[in-house]
Amino acid sequence: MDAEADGLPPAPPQASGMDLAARRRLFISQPSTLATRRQQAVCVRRAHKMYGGGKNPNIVLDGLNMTVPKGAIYGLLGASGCGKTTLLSCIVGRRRLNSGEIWVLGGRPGSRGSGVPGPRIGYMPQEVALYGEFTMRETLIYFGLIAHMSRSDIEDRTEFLLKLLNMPNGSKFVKNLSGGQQRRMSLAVALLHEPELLILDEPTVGVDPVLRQSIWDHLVKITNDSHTTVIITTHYIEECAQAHVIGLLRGGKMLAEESPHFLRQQYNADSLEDVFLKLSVMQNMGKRRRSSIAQEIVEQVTVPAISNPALDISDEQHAAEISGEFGDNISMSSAARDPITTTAPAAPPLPPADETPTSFWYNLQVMQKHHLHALIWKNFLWMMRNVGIMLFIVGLPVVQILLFCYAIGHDPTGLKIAVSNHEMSKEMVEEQFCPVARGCHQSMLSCRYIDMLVRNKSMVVNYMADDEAAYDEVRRGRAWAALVFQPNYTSALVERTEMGRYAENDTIEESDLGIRMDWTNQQISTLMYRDLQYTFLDFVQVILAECDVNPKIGTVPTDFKEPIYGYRNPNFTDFAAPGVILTIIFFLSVAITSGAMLIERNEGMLERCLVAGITGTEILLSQVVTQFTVMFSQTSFVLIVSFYFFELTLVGNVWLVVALCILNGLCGMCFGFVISCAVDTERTATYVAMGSFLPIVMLCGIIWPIEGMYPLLQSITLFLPLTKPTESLRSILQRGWDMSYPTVYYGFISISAWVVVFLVLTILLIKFKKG
Ligand SMILES: Nc1ncnc2c1ncn2[C@@H]1O[C@H](COP(=O)(O)OP(=O)(O)OP(=O)(O)O)[C@@H](O)[C@H]1O
Repeated sequence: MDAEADGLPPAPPQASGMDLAARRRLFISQPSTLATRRQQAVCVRRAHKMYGGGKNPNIVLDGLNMTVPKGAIYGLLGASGCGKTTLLSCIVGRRRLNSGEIWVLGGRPGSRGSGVPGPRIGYMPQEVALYGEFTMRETLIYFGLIAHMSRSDIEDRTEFLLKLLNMPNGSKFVKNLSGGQQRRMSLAVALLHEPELLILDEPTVGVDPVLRQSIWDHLVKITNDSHTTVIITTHYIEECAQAHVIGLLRGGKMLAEESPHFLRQQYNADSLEDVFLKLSVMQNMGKRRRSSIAQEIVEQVTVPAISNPALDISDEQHAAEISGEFGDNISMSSAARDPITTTAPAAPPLPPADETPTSFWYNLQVMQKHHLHALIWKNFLWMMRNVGIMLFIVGLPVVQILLFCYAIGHDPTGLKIAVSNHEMSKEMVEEQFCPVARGCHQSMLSCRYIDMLVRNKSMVVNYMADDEAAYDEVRRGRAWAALVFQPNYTSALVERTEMGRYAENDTIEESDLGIRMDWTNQQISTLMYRDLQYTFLDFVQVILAECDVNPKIGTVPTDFKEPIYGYRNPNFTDFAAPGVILTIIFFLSVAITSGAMLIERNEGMLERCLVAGITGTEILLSQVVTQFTVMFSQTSFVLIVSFYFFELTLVGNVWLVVALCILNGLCGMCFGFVISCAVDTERTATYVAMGSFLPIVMLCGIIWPIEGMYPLLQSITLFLPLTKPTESLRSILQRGWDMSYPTVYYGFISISAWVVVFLVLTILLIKFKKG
């Protein structure tokens, strides 16, 4: 026996084997429903939103429906933490629902051409979200420019709003305003451009009752006069009595969405607090089951009249939906005040919202001139207001390069040696006097050699009574080396030179200068070793020359001719300078940009600007423009100090040096953007910047040649941002190479690639980072 014959309803489509595509078509919203949704100022359907995931998700919105008719004041009420701010940020397009549908002013938030986020909305977030360093007027100018208002309009509105909100003189700095005044200032920003939809998150906190009333009067006036729609959240439930509609939000659902007057009547309550209490108790007891509620509503509910004529829609086709928690199947004409139950089957889950365009090129196309103008104006104003910080930022690299040039790479001087010279008499040792004979004299040659050490290498000599005393000086850390000359050192040395291969072994032994050193300090001991050797060669050559013998006899038989590149006596400063210059520019750029973006984010300004229609790409570009000027000044100062004042080696083209340094600064800026977008606090940003500093300095061949690194590191280091540019800069500075050399252009290619990588990462983070 079949179901119909049995008087049973027909089998559901699933049961009849309907294919998936056909079933899905059922879920597509019908045009008439869509049209009515789009007529509302805001329409939210089956909104689900949760934070976190896994086993313990925090479900904030749980199938919530909300309808805000155009021209109404909608009071959104709910306990702290119930999800009001989350709902508002989904409405303004700053957060996305996990599922469900939102229509704002006829479009989907964030979709092309919807104007949301954008100037159609005025948003006052819960936090103050204003720049403390700006005056009230400057704040309003900034947001007026973002909204593309003319200067005269901005001025007129500024006068009006300051008066309306009873604010002090507009030239006062925001940071000097009281907490309540700052919130009023924040409200003024939202009201400034007379948006179609005002979203105010607790605008009356900290405002005295008289002013609170005048704010409400103004809201009522703008909804009447210009059909502005207002959504307002507040903790003062009773002040919502003045709203046209209130929505009571609890447990992720709307408990009710009606006029305050109707709610009080319906629940036989003296106050809205009572209504909320009753509804909450009922929700807790689970009495309000969906079916019974629907029944109850169909029987009893009549939609209250909304005083605003804009809401008075008499035509069925334009009927406003006031849905409460009941979805689309219950729709009421506010004019007829009769409930109309649609005959459509229970609405299925809604299809996913339209994808919003997120590509880089889309963002570039939609960049607006007036946004960039406002942002760049604001960035420079911020710099002017923080002159101390800016001077510090620009001056810091100069100090750093000065420190480098003065502190690094110079040969140590005043190194102490202890000498036990058996050619000297006891008196000579006591008087610390070693007689030096000049010319072709072969007497007391030990004194002559030591004299050269003192004069040419600035060594400090201490003559000791015997060998052990000299060694003891080294053991006690009072000298770096102990030198021992045998009693007949001079004659043995002369004999060794003259006899050559026929010299006796004893003669050779006696002519040796015995040296014991403290080798613990690699730099000092290497330099001392070098100086003792080189000075000896010089000493022999001088004597040979004075005795009319070819000085070459006294040298090692190698002939170091004129260098192809560099100088005979290379110094560490020239080796380290390219890397150090690039590191200073890179990391200061990281610091300034990560700081600038984080200030913006942490003061809540970023959120506010994004809701005003500014895109992440515009913010990024404006920061690139402003921070570039800072970085350019830093780079210029560093180069001037290094090459003009300290005359570090610069053989190649100076413009190549400038170009590479600026590209490197740009790369640092972009890395700073990545950090500021990836982390949430300045402290974490500092850790990341510091954490990346040392590896880059150690691995990029700045302080030690890459050829000396562990083989695996050698391959890794090639992919780091400063490795190739350092090699490139070194070759330009010291070899004078140009762009025809691969070493040079690899540096440019590498740094440019990093700029692109960091920029793309930043844009992706701005676009997709949660929260
Ligand atoms: N970014 C976030 N990540 C994780 N959880 C969040 C986030 N933002 C909000 N929440 C959580 O979502 C819930 C709702 O927060 P929301 O700020 O929307 O509440 P609210 O009703 O505006 O509260 P209040 O009136 O105190 O401002 C809270 O439990 C909160 O802890």
